[in-house]
Amino acid sequence: MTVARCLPGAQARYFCIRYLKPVLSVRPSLQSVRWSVTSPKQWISRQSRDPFVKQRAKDGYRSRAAYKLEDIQRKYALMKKGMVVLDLGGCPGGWAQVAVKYAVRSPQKSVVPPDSGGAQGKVVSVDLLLTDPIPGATLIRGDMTKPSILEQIYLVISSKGPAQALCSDAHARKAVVDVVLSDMAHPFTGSRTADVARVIELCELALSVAEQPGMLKNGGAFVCKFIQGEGDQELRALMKEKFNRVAYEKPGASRSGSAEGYLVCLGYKRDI
Ligand SMILES: C[S@@+](CC[C@H](N)C(=O)[O-])C[C@H]1O[C@@H](n2cnc3c(N)ncnc32)[C@H](O)[C@@H]1O
Repeated sequence: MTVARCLPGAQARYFCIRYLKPVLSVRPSLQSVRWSVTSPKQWISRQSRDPFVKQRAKDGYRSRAAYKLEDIQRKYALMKKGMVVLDLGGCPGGWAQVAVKYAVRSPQKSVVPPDSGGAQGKVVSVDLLLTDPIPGATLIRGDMTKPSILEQIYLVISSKGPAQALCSDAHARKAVVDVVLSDMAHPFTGSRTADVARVIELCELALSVAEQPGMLKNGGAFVCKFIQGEGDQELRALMKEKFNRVAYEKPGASRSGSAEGYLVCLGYKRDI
């Protein structure tokens, strides 16, 4: 706890979730601890040497994870002004900040081009944890496995009034989301097999959210974080059925020692 107290708000919360929760709830085997990386002391030392952590402070991003999405955005230009972006597992908010930067028009400069449909752009970010407010984003605290959270998302993204959005037949909903992002992950348990399986489950959850009526548009894009291991090829095959193009990315900010990777999926085939 002493270490956590020395850290600024969001980092302290992350530290507690990353280290204390798994320690309190699961006893990993020694072999698996080696995979689950660092001790708290090593973590602090690694953070202080990490160029992305330093850059993050300058850029005002909540997490170094923001640079992973920046990297993906640079390569694929997924987000454009006026788009609707759904960010799953958004706390402490780095990805949501990047999404706002690329998708939401700032109110001051709001001379909206005539071919854009007049859209301002929307970012909706959902997490189990409470995220501090992010200008330009709507934050929802909740569990993505709960249908009530889907309804809350739909209320925000629907351009209709809340009453209409709630009353309308869910199956008749027009898909409005341009990009679904999932960086969802649980605190590591220390068992690689279990952690790989849990993250893949979260990717499948994110895909099922994207596939709901009213969510990802035909032709839309989807990004999810996974951990390499048993089941990742099946996940990739599933994405290939649903999207025209699926690419594996290991962004520069993703630590080389970490087995995490991202699937960038383009051209959602909703109508097939
Ligand atoms: C690696 S963090 C996300 C970091 C974030 N992308 C950023 O840039 O700041 C993973 C997040 O996924 C969230 N998460 C895991 N399972 C979830 C679920 N079922 N519903 C909503 N959020 C979930 C966790 O609470 C955690 O905050």
